[in-house]
Amino acid sequence: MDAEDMGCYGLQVTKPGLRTVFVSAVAMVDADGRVLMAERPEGKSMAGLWEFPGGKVEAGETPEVTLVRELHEELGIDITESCLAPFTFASHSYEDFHLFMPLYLCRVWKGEPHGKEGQKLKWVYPHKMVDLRMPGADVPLIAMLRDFLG
Ligand SMILES: Nc1nc2c([nH]c(=O)n2[C@H]2C[C@H](O)[C@@H](COP(=O)(O)OP(=O)(O)OP(=O)(O)O)O2)c(=O)[nH]1
Repeated sequence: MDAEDMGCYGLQVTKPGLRTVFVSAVAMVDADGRVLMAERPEGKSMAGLWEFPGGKVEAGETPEVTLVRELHEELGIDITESCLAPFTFASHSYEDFHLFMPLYLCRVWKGEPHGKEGQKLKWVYPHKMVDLRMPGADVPLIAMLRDFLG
């Protein structure tokens, strides 16, 4: 079977030379099956869009280490690497970079998440996520969360 048989019509979606940015993100799931979403603050790219907590993977970090650091810095909570279950990933071309973003699931953490950098937070049922404005990369992840969490 070739690519065309599989519904891939040779469309070039990735611009040559686009740099790939490696970001690690997490769907934190509460006891009701809701997922924690954070609003990107004013002054940042994609301000006002709702995203999964996380951030860029820095040199020398694994994506799990990035999340332990980011959740502490951004939300004031502590997680352990062993509570991060790999779930899916986004691979998406924006105008000026390509995003590669593993998404983990986490159900256990210590502390009460709060927006330490002033960002708004909300707990959202996966079937309600379509009502949120989210970055383009995140849109395909919604259906996967809905299938998995209901
Ligand atoms: N944390 C997170 N970032 C996401 C998601 N979806 C998505 O496209 N991104 C993008 C937005 C940013 O370009 C990048 C994450 O960068 P960051 O949060 O560490 O840093 P930043 O806002 O300062 O990034 P930037 O202004 O330099 O773009 O990934 C998501 O669900 N969660």
